[in-house]
Amino acid sequence: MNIFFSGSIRGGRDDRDLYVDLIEHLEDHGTVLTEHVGTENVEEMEAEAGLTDDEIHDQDVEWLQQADIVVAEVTTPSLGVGYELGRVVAWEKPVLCLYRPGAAHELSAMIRGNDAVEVLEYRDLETATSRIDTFARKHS
Ligand SMILES: O=c1[nH]c(=O)n([C@H]2C[C@H](O)[C@@H](COP(=O)(O)O)O2)cc1CO
Repeated sequence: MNIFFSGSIRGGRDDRDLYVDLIEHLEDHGTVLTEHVGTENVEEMEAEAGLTDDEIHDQDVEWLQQADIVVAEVTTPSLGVGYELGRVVAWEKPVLCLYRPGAAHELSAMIRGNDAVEVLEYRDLETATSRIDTFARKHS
């Protein structure tokens, strides 16, 4: 199963360590196409590889098209994550969004109010990984 993990990059990297834990867990269920979302200095690495914003966008959309499921950590708001979610919802792919209540930003109504998106509000990693297991099994 191909899994697209979505998390903030230019929106802010405060949750990067958590992304690493979630990606590691998702790897038990299939191939994570976007491991780089957890990589420290991801933007420097992309720049060193000579990737332009156009190439980053096109590669990302290609991975989204290949994905069987999408899991997004949405606590740190990100334009890119919102864009990715809008596109996959239009393609009717299964989407799980993970949000930690009490964060600096309230979750957008465009996510919480979207019937095509499963939203888990969670406080600890165990709760998130357990829901990922249920979600991945349901769509495998
Ligand atoms: O360098 C990048 N590489 C990349 O893969 N992305 C994708 C993956 C993430 O799920 C999402 C993050 O968007 P943003 O950078 O607007 O926070 O966009 C985004 C960027 C930078 O915008």
